[in-house]
Amino acid sequence: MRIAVIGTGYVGLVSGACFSELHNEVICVDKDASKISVLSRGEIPIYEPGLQELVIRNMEAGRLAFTSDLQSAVRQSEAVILAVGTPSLPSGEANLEIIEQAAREIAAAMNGYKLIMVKSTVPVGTNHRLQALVASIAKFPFEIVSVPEFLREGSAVGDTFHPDRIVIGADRSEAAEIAAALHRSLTDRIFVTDIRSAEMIKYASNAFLATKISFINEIANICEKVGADVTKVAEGMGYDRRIGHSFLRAGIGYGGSCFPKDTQALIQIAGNVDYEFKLLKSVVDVNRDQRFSVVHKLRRIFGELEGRTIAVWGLAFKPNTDDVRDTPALDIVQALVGLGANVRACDPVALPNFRNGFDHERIAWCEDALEAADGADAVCLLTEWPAFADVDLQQLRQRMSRPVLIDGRNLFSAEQLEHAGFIYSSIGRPALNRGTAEQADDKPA
Ligand SMILES: NC(=O)C1=CN([C@@H]2O[C@H](COP(=O)(O)OP(=O)(O)OC[C@H]3O[C@@H](n4cnc5c(N)ncnc54)[C@H](O)[C@@H]3O)[C@@H](O)[C@H]2O)C=CC1
Ligand SMILES: O=C(O)[C@H]1O[C@H](OP(=O)(O)OP(=O)(O)OC[C@H]2O[C@@H](n3ccc(=O)[nH]c3=O)[C@H](O)[C@@H]2O)[C@H](O)[C@@H](O)[C@@H]1O
Repeated sequence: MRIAVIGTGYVGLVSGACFSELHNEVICVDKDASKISVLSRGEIPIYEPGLQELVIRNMEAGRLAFTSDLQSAVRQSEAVILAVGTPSLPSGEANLEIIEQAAREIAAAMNGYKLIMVKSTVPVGTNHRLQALVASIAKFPFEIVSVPEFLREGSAVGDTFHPDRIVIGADRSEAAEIAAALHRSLTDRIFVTDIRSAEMIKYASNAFLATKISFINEIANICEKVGADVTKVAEGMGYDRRIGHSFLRAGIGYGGSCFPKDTQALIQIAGNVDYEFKLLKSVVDVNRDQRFSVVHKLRRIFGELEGRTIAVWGLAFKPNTDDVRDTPALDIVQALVGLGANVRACDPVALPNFRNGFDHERIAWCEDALEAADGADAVCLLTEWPAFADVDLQQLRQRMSRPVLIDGRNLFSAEQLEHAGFIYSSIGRPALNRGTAEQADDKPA
């Protein structure tokens, strides 16, 4: 099939590469000409493991191309995948201007029947509104199906080739069948439903996963007070197949371009029909508070943070990505700077993106974990990059002023750190030695 993919963010780029690998002819379109010139050289503007090899292989095979000419891409294609952004408005509601504009451009470009597959995450009812919008412009028949995307950043390629399920929302079974045929070699689990239910499945899935995270974070906070270990609690819970192990890692909460945006949008979707989504509002509140747990732990040890030097390990919202959209690290670094601390920050790939969004004279940008730890009173680990787990603890201790490590992602074990002479605090796990200001000051490295 000949496919035009509109938008080369994570979803557009990974879908385009995947469908070309499945021997379709794909043209990816972006209105950002600089992105297109980077992509046309076989370079990838985002850090996503495995994506560059996939893109280059399919470009070389002549199945994948990039352009900023939407009209010609749509004209050459039978199907169009819409994968542009749907960011939040200040109210939390999804901003649909970008997708509506893209739909208008597709409608104006049409030269015959097109199947439009919408992968962007859109509020319930949006696909029907897009249908009316395209119909008001297009001179040719078309159909819109909702095909929500469930990939995760950092494992986007694997998730796309091995999806848990494909959801297709369609008004007509013939349109659903064309979309299903395109995905059939990826999985047998293709769930076809109506458009509104498909739109809701996407929001409900993200909201449910966010709920699991806030739930386990609250359990972690209670574990700290009652002397239980949340990693053991989550493991023990997860053996119940009705609960499962996934998304029960306690930490500093969720971030990224989707959970924060989509939970807010679902609260608004409910609010628009006079329903107060109380549970999800609490999930969001818990997540906001959880980000500051590492700051509270530092203050419990040091009291005031003014003049203290804090190393921050990890700026991306999760490992294996350079995405810093709504990363917990931003709130935490801003809080530390606001409290008068000097910050020494590092991240294996996300530092330039983070620094573009926030800089301050009291932040030193460092090459790696040990450089960030130089002369620090404490290390705060915010992203569980595997490289951080491999740091030599004796070298680390020697380079720090005080051997304090606050582990916001439970990457290390208390035994390991305390054996190496650290005052160690993690999320929801008992510390053998909680540490106080005096101990930290008495215990220079
Ligand atoms: N990032 C992720 O991991 C996932 C995102 N989603 C959803 O997918 C959608 C896209 O998200 P991302 O891939 O992160 O996108 P993004 O926001 O990073 O990129 C979208 C791209 O679309 C381009 N664009 C906008 N209007 C255009 C137009 N009229 N013509 C051509 N190009 C245009 C922009 O220049 C931009 O490069 C959102 O609705 C998001 O919620 C869903 C699942 C996973
Ligand atoms: O709609 C989207 O964009 C995507 O949002 C998430 O994917 P993503 O945000 O890329 O990454 P996740 O692995 O879900 O992690 C999200 C956040 O939750 C945090 N998290 C995750 C799992 C966990 O147990 N604990 C936890 O704190 C991560 O650190 C990260 O900050 C969903 O997992 C995808 O299915 C969905 O397609």
